[in-house]
Amino acid sequence: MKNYILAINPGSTSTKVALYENKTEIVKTTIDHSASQISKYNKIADQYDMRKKEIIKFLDEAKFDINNLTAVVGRGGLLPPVKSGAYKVNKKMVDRLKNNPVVEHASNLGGIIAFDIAENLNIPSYIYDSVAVDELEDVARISGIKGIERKSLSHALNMRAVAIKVSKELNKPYKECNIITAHLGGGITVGIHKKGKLADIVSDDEGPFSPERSGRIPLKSFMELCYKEEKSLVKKKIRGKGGLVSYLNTVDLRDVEAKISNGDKEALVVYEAMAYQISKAIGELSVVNYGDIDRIVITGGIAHSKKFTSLIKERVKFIAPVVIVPGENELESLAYGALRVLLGEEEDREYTE
Ligand SMILES: Nc1ncnc2c1ncn2[C@@H]1O[C@H](COP(=O)(O)OP(=O)(O)O)[C@@H](O)[C@H]1O
Ligand SMILES: CCCC(=O)OP(=O)(O)O
Repeated sequence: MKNYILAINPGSTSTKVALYENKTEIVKTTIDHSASQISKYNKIADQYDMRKKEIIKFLDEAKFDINNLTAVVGRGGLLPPVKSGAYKVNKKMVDRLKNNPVVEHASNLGGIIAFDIAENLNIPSYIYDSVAVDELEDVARISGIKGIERKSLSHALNMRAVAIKVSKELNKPYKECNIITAHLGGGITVGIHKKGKLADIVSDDEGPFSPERSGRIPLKSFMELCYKEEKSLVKKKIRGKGGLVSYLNTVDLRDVEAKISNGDKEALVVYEAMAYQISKAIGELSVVNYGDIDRIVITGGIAHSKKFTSLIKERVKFIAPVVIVPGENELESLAYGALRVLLGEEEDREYTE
């Protein structure tokens, strides 16, 4: 039986979208949204109509009759904590994502657009391995200030997909593996999968800086900054204008590597510091399972750089063998997840919050 699945992954400046016939990708694209197009909207959720139109245009251009779709799946957003796997999108979820998301984030649009397209066609829509997947152990939730709980907001979709892939290569069920994954993109999350559960994470809120995010910064200095500057500016400094871009004016690691080749000493130390901080996060998570780790996996766009991954590998290989899985397969992970549900191989959940 042919299942046609539309997978949607909204990012801050683009919407990645692909059409699958069962496991085969038929067509895929990245729709870029200019800064002027995006800046018209006060809230991320308000962009859904504009992005949906672009997706419909993409299907038209691919000469695909939308009425043939079997399901739509979107990258899941900033909901209250959810389990891993598939959730059917319902009105309650859409309302939460539109009107009261835990945090404003482009992925909130995934569920909203998927629902909107699917409802008109009377077919199901899903989110899969949302950024809000929360499998933290209780001990990992304590922050150090009563009333502030550590949150599990992460690149769960790609991290779980690569951890499952590596477990297959080990010929061991994911549920029996202990794997640390470092997703290195514009944002960074390092996570530990302990016997098939994302038991703890170190994200670019609390750990290493990333191309566009500050990561953990000294608390007292940060507190002073908060008193000195407006909230929106501080927010931009930690997400969007933090990390590599704050030091070197680029979010592109390839630019940084070019600067280093041209003898730029500051670029070199910042580059090494990013690898150093990522390695520290991996070390930190290795103790979650008392050092018993099957593999460390480095993934995301940055994992294309052998020069960069080597810096990390040298520091962490004493913990476990290091595997490099460059890039991310988020669209494929979304589509395959939805397909497993359609084929009855996996159950979807009902969102009730
Ligand atoms: N071949 C490469 N060598 C070094 N860095 C790369 C390469 N390809 C992509 N990157 C870097 O990966 C980062 C983006 O990763 P990506 O996973 O695409 O992030 P996102 O999906 O968050 O935009 C950028 O810093 C980019 O420069
Ligand atoms: C909110 C955690 C996931 C995340 O930061 O995703 P992006 O890097 O895609 O913004």
